[in-house]
Amino acid sequence: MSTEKTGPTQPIVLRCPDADAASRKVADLITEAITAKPAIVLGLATGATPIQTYEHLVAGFRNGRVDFRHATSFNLDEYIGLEAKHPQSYRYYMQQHLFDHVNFSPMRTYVPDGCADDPVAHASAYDQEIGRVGGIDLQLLGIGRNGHIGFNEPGSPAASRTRVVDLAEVTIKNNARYFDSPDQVPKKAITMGIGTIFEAKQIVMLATGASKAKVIRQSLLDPPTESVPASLLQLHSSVTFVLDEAAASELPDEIC
Ligand SMILES: O=P(O)(O)OC[C@H]1O[C@](O)(CO)[C@@H](O)[C@@H]1O
Repeated sequence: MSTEKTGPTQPIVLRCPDADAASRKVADLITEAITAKPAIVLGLATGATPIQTYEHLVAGFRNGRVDFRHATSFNLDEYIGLEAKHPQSYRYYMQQHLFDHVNFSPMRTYVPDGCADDPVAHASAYDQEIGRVGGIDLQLLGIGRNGHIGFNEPGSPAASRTRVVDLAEVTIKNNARYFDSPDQVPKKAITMGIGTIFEAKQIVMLATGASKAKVIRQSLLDPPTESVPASLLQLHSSVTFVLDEAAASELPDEIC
């Protein structure tokens, strides 16, 4: 794996041989951050991409390398209308892939409540809760094929806060694979805003697979634009892109 700083862009790019190596690298970065600050505040992501990272973190917990006892976590997003026990809710995903297997205090794992009576008020309270604990130390991100981060779809304002959003057609179509039929995919979600994400002290973007190559190139090489939300990450002072070969395949060699 090469670990050089990029040329024209601010983010550090780590290019790993395959998805497992990239996932392991991200788990190592998270483990190092928790070791340095046991009462860390983590921002966590869902989707297919981080599953292996969570597997490595669970393995690290089991062999005593990482301890979540004092940590707090805030997830990026949740579908509106899905209860915590719905198998496609992001709360369910987090319990299944991480929380049920490690020693986070259940009181300190925050995921937006997709069934809140007043989702607008809930979103704003979520943002305030992040502030109350001192902000996110390390935010893990995945990326949508259209460049979304969290559920901040193209066109989301750079200063946006945690809020209720409409999902893009392409996101609904893409996520339909997890539901019995496309019409079961919720059309709305609560997501941390881009401004909320930007307040994290450190951001780690994990992207794997050839389907992410184009948007990774746009995010790192094109001028930052709200049309490709992940490209705005160029403007953050501490971002690391951890990529496998396939996701990095449209980047010039000098970048990684
Ligand atoms: O890792 P995947 O499944 O490609 O998803 C990428 C992004 O899409 C989402 O799953 C939302 O559609 C995000 O949570 C994630 O960052």
